[in-house]
Amino acid sequence: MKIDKKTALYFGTFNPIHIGHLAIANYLVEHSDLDELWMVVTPHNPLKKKNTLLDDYQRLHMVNLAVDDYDKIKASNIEFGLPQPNYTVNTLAHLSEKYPDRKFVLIMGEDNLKNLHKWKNYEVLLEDYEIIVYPRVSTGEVRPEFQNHPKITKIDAPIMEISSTMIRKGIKDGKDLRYFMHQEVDRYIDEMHFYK
Ligand SMILES: Nc1ncnc2c1ncn2[C@@H]1O[C@H](COP(=O)(O)OP(=O)(O)OP(=O)(O)O)[C@@H](O)[C@H]1O
Ligand SMILES: O=C(O)c1ccc[n+]([C@@H]2O[C@H](COP(=O)([O-])O)[C@@H](O)[C@H]2O)c1
Repeated sequence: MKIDKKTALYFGTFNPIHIGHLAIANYLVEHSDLDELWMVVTPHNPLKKKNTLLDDYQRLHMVNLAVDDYDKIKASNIEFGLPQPNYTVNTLAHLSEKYPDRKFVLIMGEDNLKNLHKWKNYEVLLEDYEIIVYPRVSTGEVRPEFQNHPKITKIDAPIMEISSTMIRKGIKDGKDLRYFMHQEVDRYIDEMHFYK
């Protein structure tokens, strides 16, 4: 079978999705040979506690609101039906089986690359998949084994230091942070009284 659709997977908790995520996704699809980019909403990151998390479907809905009018970027709920916590290596195996006509590549910020040695079967993941890494301000070092790795490509992309944590805290403190999110996402959060 001909594999013709290069599809980047941008995994995240997206609690909520913000313009930092969107700018990276936008930059990548416009500055590479990617056919599509999927924003994969993760129910439960194995390295994070689940207690402060908004419902999976609400996070997915907000990603959908944000990318609705941009053809090349899509929201994915593929991890909703998989065992939790969600190990990326398992999700990738599932996706490759389900979509044999696509070539999947992984996108991650440099902060995640610094922790990649803690991920389940990361060696297997690196054998089978390419990772595109974009710069992010963070503490710690990239391990020597991941520097100049043939499967890891670093790309230049603008750095916007915004986090979902900062948005959740700001909303709780009664701040108006409308320009940090897609307009529809900001409206929905307001309407639903999320993060108050
Ligand atoms: N401002 C940003 N610029 C680029 N990448 C980002 C930005 N914020 C988050 N990311 C990346 O997007 C992916 C999903 O991030 P996540 O949903 O955890 O957002 P977050 O803002 O870091 O959330 P939180 O503050 O709740 O930990 C991760 O790979 C993360 O490194
Ligand atoms: O597979 C793992 O062991 C693993 C360990 C830590 C994080 N991840 C994934 O990395 C993605 C980014 O998570 P987050 O919370 O930073 O948005 C999310 O999909 C997690 O499930 C995956």
